[in-house]
Amino acid sequence: MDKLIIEGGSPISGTLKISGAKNAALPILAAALLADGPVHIHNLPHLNDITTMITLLRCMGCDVTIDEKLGVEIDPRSVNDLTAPYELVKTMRASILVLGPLLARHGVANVSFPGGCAIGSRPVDIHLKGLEAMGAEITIDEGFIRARSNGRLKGANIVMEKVTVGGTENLLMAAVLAEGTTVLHNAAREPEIVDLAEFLIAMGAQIEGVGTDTLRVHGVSRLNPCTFTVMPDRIETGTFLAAAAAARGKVRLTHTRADILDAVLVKFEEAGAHLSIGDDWIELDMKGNRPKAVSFRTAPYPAFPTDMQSQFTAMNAVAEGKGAVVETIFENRLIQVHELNRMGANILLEGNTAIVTGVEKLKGAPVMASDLRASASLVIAGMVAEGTTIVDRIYHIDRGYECIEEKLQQLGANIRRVPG
Ligand SMILES: CC(=O)N[C@H]1[C@@H](OP(=O)(O)OP(=O)(O)OC[C@H]2O[C@@H](n3ccc(=O)[nH]c3=O)[C@H](O)[C@@H]2O)O[C@H](CO)[C@@H](O)[C@@H]1O
Ligand SMILES: C=C(OP(=O)(O)O)C(=O)O
Repeated sequence: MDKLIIEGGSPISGTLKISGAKNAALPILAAALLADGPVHIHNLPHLNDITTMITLLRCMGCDVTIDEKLGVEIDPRSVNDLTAPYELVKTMRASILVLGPLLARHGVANVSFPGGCAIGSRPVDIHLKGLEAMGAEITIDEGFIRARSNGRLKGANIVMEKVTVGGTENLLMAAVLAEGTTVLHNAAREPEIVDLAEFLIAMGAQIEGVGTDTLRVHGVSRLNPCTFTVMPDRIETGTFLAAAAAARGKVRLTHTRADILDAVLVKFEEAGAHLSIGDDWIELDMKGNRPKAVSFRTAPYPAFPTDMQSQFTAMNAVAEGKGAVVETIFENRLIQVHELNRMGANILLEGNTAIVTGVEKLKGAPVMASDLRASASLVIAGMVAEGTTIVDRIYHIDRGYECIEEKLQQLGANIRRVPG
């Protein structure tokens, strides 16, 4: 297993290009299953999760061609196996996103039941209830979700009892080919859902209320080929901003957007960062100052994203003062706190709250990555710690960050990957 070795304390400054968003690209790849011909998708990030989704589409029979710039052409007309096997679903929970498209387009889907993972139990009951409301018959058998529809799915009025990103995406993808109108109430409003909706609309879907918590979908009988460019990754953007803030450095991120990071940028300003913003770039400058600890609570968009919680917890660990971090989305997502404390952080865990009292210096240590964003927080901690940090199990980080060590080297970090 590869490891990352980080010598802390290097000054951080420079410019980086942000990649396409993993969490937009994954549902968009799944939605390609709905088309009646080849779709072209650009700006895919070079990530293990994207490779897994493409493998899954190929296993089902899609004809997939990848060009060297990571544009992809997917022709779903040759799909002949309506199954998402355990071997792929266990490495990437987003595989559940093929359920809605397969059912809507082929009337059948067999998707391995995604288990819990390090960040929490992550049930899919809301996805299944919504599909049942649209007329699907669903059974759980030998670890598989087996879904069938007698003819086209039927439009329905669906109230999702919790705000769920994946649930909203699955039901939206099912609704676009259903007969009649579907209304999704209490829908998630994450920018990645807007990107998915825009992709579906580019294929001919009829969706009203995009970007709001009520999506009204008028089903159509077929969706056309199209070309689409995936939005920039707001979480990768936030992660590099957090790394620069923790390191008292300066960074300019290009090919990104500030308008989808409002709640996060407000917290950087509260931490003492000087921000400059352009059409497709963000610059953060700490002017050499130590960040101030910030308090926040994770919640669905447009509030502070759970996917940025770990990175801010790492920044708080070396900040001036005390910050309270409340994680409301996933029950185990403060798991990295124990590893940060092993590096000399002063973080007290009380249920879903971490009380972080900033320390002047962390100390390098061997640490274990437990999930994607937790890994990013350990890398940030390693960059500002005294001495050497070795981050193990970095396959988690490769799920969601494109060449993270190369990008951080560009900013001056002393970080390298060693094969395990
Ligand atoms: C690939 C992708 O886009 N992943 C993102 C997506 O995950 P994902 O779509 O899995 O997360 P959800 O928004 O569905 O989960 C939100 C909450 O709802 C609960 N829930 C969800 C579905 C369900 O049927 N029943 C239920 O109880 C979950 O346990 C969790 O507590 O949104 C999360 C919340 O912003 C992000 O952290 C993930 O990065
Ligand atoms: C939790 C994440 O991803 P996933 O839902 O794919 O596990 C994430 O992107 O932070």
